Amino acid sequence: MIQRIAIIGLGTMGPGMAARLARGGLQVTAYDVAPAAIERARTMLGTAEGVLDALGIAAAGAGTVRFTDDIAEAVAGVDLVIENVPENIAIKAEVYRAIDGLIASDTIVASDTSGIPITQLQAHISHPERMVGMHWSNPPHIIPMIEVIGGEKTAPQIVETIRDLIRSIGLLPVVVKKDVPGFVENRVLYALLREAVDLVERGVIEPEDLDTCVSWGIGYKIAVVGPMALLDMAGLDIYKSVSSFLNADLSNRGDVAPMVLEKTGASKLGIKSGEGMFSYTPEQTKALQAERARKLVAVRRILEGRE
Ligand SMILES: NC(=O)c1ccc[n+]([C@@H]2O[C@H](COP(=O)([O-])OP(=O)(O)OC[C@H]3O[C@@H](n4cnc5c(N)ncnc54)[C@H](O)[C@@H]3O)[C@@H](O)[C@H]2O)c1
Ligand SMILES: Cc1ncc(C=O)c(C(=O)O)c1O
Repeated sequence: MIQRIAIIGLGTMGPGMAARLARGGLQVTAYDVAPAAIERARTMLGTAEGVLDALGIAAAGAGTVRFTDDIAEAVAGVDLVIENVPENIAIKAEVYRAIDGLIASDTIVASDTSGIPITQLQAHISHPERMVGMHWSNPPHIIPMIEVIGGEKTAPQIVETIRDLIRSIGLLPVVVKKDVPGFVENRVLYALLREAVDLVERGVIEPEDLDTCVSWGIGYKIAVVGPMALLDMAGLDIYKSVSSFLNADLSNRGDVAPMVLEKTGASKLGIKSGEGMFSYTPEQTKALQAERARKLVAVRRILEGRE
């Protein structure tokens, strides 16, 4: 049974994950290579705990989060390590090498990778049968769905253990049956994002209007009626007719869009740098994050039938 968990990497995702796991009664140690990230994570943890309170998620037992700047201390005696460092195989492999001699051979090692196949990652760890994908969605303390992915060498029992852990703390595991790049959530999201970026880049629509169209036309609906159910709601005959002429016209670019390369090349990364598709002052960012958390909490409570 999993009781003690180490989170390695405390950037965008780590603090919210730590807060949610602790709320589920688990003992969490949290480590980052950057001292500034640990300090930021302490504040983010408090914010995430406030959101969990607003969601009405009661503490299941005496879960804790302990921060440390010592990786050996972070992973000592844990049942599960969740690797949560940047989406780069070399950086992830360095973490696996660093923990390999510090953990027992049956300690489960999960990666929160957004889409690097687990089969590729498990080439960098001894005992690859205990490595598994555990892909959370951002913000991780609010979104309940977590994908679980086994690689070629993952023992089926490990996939089941992680699925059961997620379920046991009241979250929603989805087991992905094949280790395809991007798994399922990001394959669907990136198909949408590729088309959205293309439409803005070609001047078909302004960025603000694209968001209004997708959020109110598709997003609002899709939270209640998933894509497979939507096909039935629209009618498969309609889908057949529209897709017969539209599919061939959709973006099928295999590289990164020039607009994205231009912005990232100019360090316009979005909220984290103050500018991306839109601009953000620090005050606006704070207000926006609070507003988004409030709305996501309200929507989730309704979707769960709690209001
Ligand atoms: N951002 C998202 O929306 C999102 C959602 C789901 C999954 N993910 C995935 O989760 C992982 C982390 O993403 P993120 O957005 O939190 O990244 P991030 O860049 O915000 O944070 C990564 C953290 O890892 C730390 N780090 C780097 N090297 C390290 C090392 N050797 N040891 C310990 N810490 C180290 C960095 O200091 C940083 O604080 C990635 O694989 C990403 O693809 C991201
Ligand atoms: C753009 C983008 N890319 C990856 C992920 C998750 O892996 C997310 C998300 O969780 O929201 C995302 O928005």
